[in-house]
Amino acid sequence: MAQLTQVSRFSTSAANMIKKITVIGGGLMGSGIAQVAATTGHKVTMVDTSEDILQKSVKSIQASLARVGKKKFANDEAAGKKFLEDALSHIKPTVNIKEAVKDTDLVIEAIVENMDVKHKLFRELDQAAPQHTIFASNTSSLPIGKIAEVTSRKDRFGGLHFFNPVPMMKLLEVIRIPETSDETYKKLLEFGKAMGKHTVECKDTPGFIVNRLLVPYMMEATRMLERGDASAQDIDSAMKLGAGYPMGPFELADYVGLDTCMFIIDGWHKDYPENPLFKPVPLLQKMVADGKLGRKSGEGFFNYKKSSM
Ligand SMILES: CC(=O)CC(=O)SCCNC(=O)CCNC(=O)[C@H](O)C(C)(C)COP(=O)(O)OP(=O)(O)OC[C@H]1O[C@@H](n2cnc3c(N)ncnc32)[C@H](O)[C@@H]1OP(=O)(O)O
Ligand SMILES: NC(=O)C1=CN([C@@H]2O[C@H](COP(=O)(O)OP(=O)(O)OC[C@H]3O[C@@H](n4cnc5c(N)ncnc54)[C@H](O)[C@@H]3O)[C@@H](O)[C@H]2O)C=CC1
Repeated sequence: MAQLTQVSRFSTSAANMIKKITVIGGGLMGSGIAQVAATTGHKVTMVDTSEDILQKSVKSIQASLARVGKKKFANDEAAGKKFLEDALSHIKPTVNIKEAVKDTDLVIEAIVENMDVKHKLFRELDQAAPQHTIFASNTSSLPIGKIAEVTSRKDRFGGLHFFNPVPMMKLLEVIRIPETSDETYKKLLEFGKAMGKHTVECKDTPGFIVNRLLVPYMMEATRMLERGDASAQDIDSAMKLGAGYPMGPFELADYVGLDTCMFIIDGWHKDYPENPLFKPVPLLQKMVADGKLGRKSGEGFFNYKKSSM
């Protein structure tokens, strides 16, 4: 609270605001972040490891923009088309990281939830990006302070944790580490507001606010299924109709990605082996080993393959 009050006394001039951003990772989250940044007046470069993946990212952004545009311009097809084309024209997909960050104000990392892979990327980014560039991670569960360790700009480092699907979910958790400067933190908060998000502040603790509550809940549901207490369909119906959740725990886990859920819980268990809430879940591990990753692979707790829909 005291930190926020102090930060709000600084003002960021228009010239100093974040305008050019680079999103690393064009998957579920990176493509959503790139999309929303583009529709809120930012110039976006989106980086992934291959042209094929980038093509898929752009396709998913197009589909999502079409849904948003249809709603926003319900009675004006031409305006909806212009909205889509304008947004896409603000997103430059590339596989060239060095080129992507050469004059960027902010890098948002949204690659796989693995510390070694994130460290390798941030070492490279630290060499390639200009001095003024702020770095942020969209990690679901890893300590921001630990990710920042490999860079020489901890004062220009923070966490920006978005929620899936990014165009629909209003929340943004903004995390600072002890070294994050007031100026950086202020810019991150202002960027979140410019993206149209409701920002909340949280310490750099496992899962921040939402995932610290949500992930143990999804894991407990999986343990319930493992014990055979109820079916996945009935557990989902119960939580939707009995607790008012928009999705049940299994529909949600499939939506997030079962690999991501497993990386989160297994990682926390490694760091906090005594905490019973973080115990690994064998059923989840088996499903991931079998390639059942949820919606993105066509099958998870439920089946999303076209023939079965
Ligand atoms: C793991 C982490 O680190 C953190 C996380 O992200 S945890 C996950 C957090 N996310 C959640 O909890 C999501 C919970 N689910 C929901 O809120 C809702 O089910 C949902 C918004 C995703 C979809 O809503 P729904 O009513 O179930 O489905 P649906 O009717 O298809 O969509 C509702 C609206 O959202 C829009 N929408 C849904 N997904 C969209 C997308 N990706 N892009 C654009 N629009 C989208 C639809 O077009 C639809 O618009 P209309 O109301 O105008 O028709
Ligand atoms: N899935 C979810 O609901 C949420 C995930 N997150 C976090 O966001 C991050 C990304 O998650 P998702 O988008 O779900 O994963 P994803 O698997 O859909 O996408 C990751 C993308 O990163 C790319 N990638 C991997 N290494 C790369 C590198 N070195 N350079 C460039 N691109 C690289 C991959 O090719 C892939 O396209 C993770 O840290 C995750 O924990 C945060 C909020 C919600």
